Order: sequence, then C-alpha cells, then structure tokens
Amino acid sequence: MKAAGRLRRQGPAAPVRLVHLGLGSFFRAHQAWYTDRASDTAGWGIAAFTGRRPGVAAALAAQDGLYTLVTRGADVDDVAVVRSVSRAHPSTDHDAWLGHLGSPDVRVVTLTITEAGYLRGAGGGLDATNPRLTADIAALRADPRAPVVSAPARLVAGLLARRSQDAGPLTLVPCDNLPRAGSVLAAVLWELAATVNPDLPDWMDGRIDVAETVVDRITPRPTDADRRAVLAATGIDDHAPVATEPFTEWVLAGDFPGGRPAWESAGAVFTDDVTPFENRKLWLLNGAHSLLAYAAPPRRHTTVAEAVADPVCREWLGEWWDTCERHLALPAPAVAAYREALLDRFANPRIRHELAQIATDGSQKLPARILPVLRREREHARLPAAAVTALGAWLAHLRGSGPPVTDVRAAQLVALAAGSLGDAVPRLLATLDPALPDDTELVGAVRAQARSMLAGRMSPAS
Ligand SMILES: NC(=O)c1ccc[n+]([C@@H]2O[C@H](COP(=O)([O-])OP(=O)(O)OC[C@H]3O[C@@H](n4cnc5c(N)ncnc54)[C@H](O)[C@@H]3O)[C@@H](O)[C@H]2O)c1
Ligand SMILES: O=P(O)(O)OC[C@@H](O)[C@@H](O)[C@H](O)[C@H](O)CO
Repeated sequence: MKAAGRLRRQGPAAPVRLVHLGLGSFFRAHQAWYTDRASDTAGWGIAAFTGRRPGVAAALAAQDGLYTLVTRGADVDDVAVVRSVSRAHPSTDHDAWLGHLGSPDVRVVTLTITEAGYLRGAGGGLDATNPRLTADIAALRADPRAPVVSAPARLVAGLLARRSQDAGPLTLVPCDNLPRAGSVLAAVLWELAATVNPDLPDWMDGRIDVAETVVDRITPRPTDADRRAVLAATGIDDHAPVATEPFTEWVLAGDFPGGRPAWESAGAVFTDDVTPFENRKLWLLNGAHSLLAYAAPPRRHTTVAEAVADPVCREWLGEWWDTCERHLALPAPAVAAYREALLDRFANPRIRHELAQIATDGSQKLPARILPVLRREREHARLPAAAVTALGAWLAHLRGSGPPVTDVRAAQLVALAAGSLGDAVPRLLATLDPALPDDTELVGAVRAQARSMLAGRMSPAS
C-alpha cells in the first residue's frame, strides 16, 4: 500500500505582513482563504497565532503552514490547498507575537477570538472583574514584554512593542459575530491601553485603525472524518484540514492606511457602512442558528441540517425571519433571496454543523442575535413568538434541556436558572439585558415557553 503523503511547501512562504489571532477553523476557511485567493497573495503572508490551545499551530507548523480546505457542496467536495499562512505559532510564543506586531512590515491584524474573547463588561467597556485581565494588567505594568494571556492584553502588548519600534500604521480587523465588532474592539483596547500605560492611547490615535466587517461562511469544527476524506481524495494525510460550505461573504469598511491585500480580487466587498449587511447576517443567519441551537435539541435533532428537515423547526425559522425582515433596511427581493439561500445552506446534508457547538456561549450571542430584533418589536408593542421561543429554549437549556451548558458564564447562569421558574426567568433575562425583567408580558411569555419545553411538550411531534 502506498504511504500517505504530507503537505510541504515547494518554494518560500510569502513574507509576513498580516498577523492573525485565533488560529481556528473559521479563520482558515475565511480570512486565510481570501488572502490565498487575492491577486497579490505573494506579497501578504500571515503569521497566525492560536488563542489558547497549541494543537493546530503544531500541526500546521509541521506542514509549513499549508492545509487543505474542503469546500463541501450538497453533492460534491472541492479540495484545495491554502498557502497564505506563512508561520503558525502557539499562543505561548509571545516573543514571536511581539516581534511580528513590532515589525513595520506588518500592516493588518485579523482576529477570531470568539464573542467572549473581547472581555466586555455589562456597560460595553472592559470587564474589570475578570481575573485573567487583572493579572495581565499587573504583568504589563511591571514589564511590557511579560507574557500575557487574554486577547485584549496581547494586543496592547503588541502595540507597546510597535510603539517601541515606531513601526507605522496598523489596521485591526475583528472577524467575530458581534455587531460593530470594530467599535467593540476599539472600546476595550483604548480603555485597556489607558489602564496599562496612560501615554499609549495618544500614540494609538491616528496610527491604529479598527475596521468594521461582516464575515460569513458556515464552518463546523473539523472531524477525523474530514481528515480521512482528504486522505481518500488526495493521498495526503493532512493533520489540519478544514471543511466549509461553498457560500462565502466578506464585507469590510475601513481605510487601511498601512495597506492590505487586494481582498476584493477574491470577492470581498468594501463599503462605507456595514450595518445593513451586518443586521441581515447576524439576525437572519446567526439568530436562526441560536434559535435552533436551543429549541431543536428537545426535538432530538443534533445538527442544523436535521433541524431544518423538521417542519416545526422550519416554521420557527419562517416566523423569525418574517419578524427580522420588518427591521432590515434592504429591498424585499434581496432579503427573500438571502432567506431562500439560507435554507439551502442550513439543509446542506454534507455540512455537519452541531447544534451543541452553536449553543456555546449563549450569554454572549443572544444579545447580538435576538435582542436587537426583540427590542424593535417591543417598541411596536408586538411580542415576537420566535424570539420568545429562542429565549424560553435557552432558559430550558440552562435547566438541563439539550446538550450540556458550555458558556463563559456557565456556573453563574446554571445557578441563576435553578429554583422556581417564576424567579429564574427574570434573573436570567437580566443577564442578557437589565431592562428585560421589567417587561412583564415578555417575562410571562418566556416563562410559559420554558415551562412547556421542560415539560416535554415540544418533544418530537410524531
Ligand atoms: N465557524 C464559523 O462558521 C464562523 C463563522 C463566522 C464567524 N465566526 C467567528 O469566529 C470565531 C471562531 O470560530 P471558529 O469556528 O474558528 O472556532 P475554533 O474553536 O475553531 O477557533 C477559535 C479560536 O479562537 C481562540 N479563542 C477561543 N476563545 C478565546 C478567547 N477567549 N480569547 C482568545 N482567543 C480565543 C481559540 O484558541 C481558537 O484559536 C467564532 O466565535 C465567531 O465569532 C465563526
Ligand atoms: O461561530 P459562533 O460560535 O459565533 O456561532 C456559531 C454559528 O452561528 C456561526 O459560526 C455561523 O455558522 C457563522 O456565523 C456563519 O457565517
């Protein structure tokens, strides 16, 4: 039997001019893919750093940064090697991080650190109660080169290194599913910079830009089956393949004073205002995902594709999308086309997107995906059934329905969810938005929904 091959680079990697933090699956299916496909890819190599665990960095480093992207259509796979990652580093390689951020060659930093990684507090600024963050602040005050762990502190450490080298303008591009992720990042970063070193924000002004962006490509966590599929298709034993869907979108707004790859040559769209795209994506796609993540497991579904094959789940989606549509500033035919395409994307039988993965960190996701539409509806005195279903299902989830709770605030949320449902509902809604418990009609409806789910009344209809 022929031995499996390994991925190796033939020529030199592109020079590092981009840095990425959060070397996970989505970055490899999206930002790295756009950079690989850009017309000037030869001039824009990426140094990518893991957020926490070193595994992917080690696997990629052993393959010279190369990996296979499997683009999984409803019928067939397209398999291609992505070459834009020039260096893959574990998060612990702090000297490499400071070296790249301090380099005048580096002009852009992209981020996928999850919604929780921004360490926002209730008011939108930094979560000053986060022990990781307070430890990082103390470390940076003592030594700007001290190894720090949280994403905002790593960025501030990198900016201190950049200032010491007078390395020129830099644009940060946060690619997480957050409304106005650029503003969110700027708020926490400038606040943290001021806390660590009072002179730093002045230096950052005018030198550090933060772009706004909308990213879209459904990319489930890779599995051993993906690795076997790549081996069967190519004869290569890729230790870090990623499988994704054919659809992809990247909308950006930013000046990029230090330059950037010609991402538009790979299909990215540059605009002045991402808001209409952002609302369409976060509400219609991510909102629907979160609705299904909590409401579909009690009907014994484990993936998005299974859920959308169920007429009851599709009816929830239809209700949710009708509700969102009232508040989208896009022409009706465009929204209709997006909805139709979304149903096909969700139904893709060859993308195994686990509802349990999407259910992670609901405390961070629901405020971005469900609450903006809910608030707009309440302003018109309407009680949107699909939003109530999502919130009731989340509450039921925190009381044991569906997959185990995985959330940065899991311990607190599970404790708040215990006891009488009547007390638990306002307590939990307050964690999403302190104003919600005052809406007695909403509280009553969410309570009834959670009760009905916990009583099993939403278990399989047939
Ligand atoms: N997977 C998708 O379909 C998709 C699509 C659009 C946007 N996104 C965004 O990308 C993010 C990552 O998704 P993924 O599929 O790559 O996940 P992943 O688990 O494959 O990778 C996540 C990366 O983020 C790092 N990370 C996690 N928590 C962190 C923290 N608190 N601070 C710093 N780094 C942290 C991890 O170490 C890892 O490198 C999502 O949370 C989402 O905001 C994902
Ligand atoms: O990646 P998360 O954890 O923020 O959310 C899970 C999914 O809703 C999300 O990844 C979507 O698949 C993605 O946003 C599609 O572009």
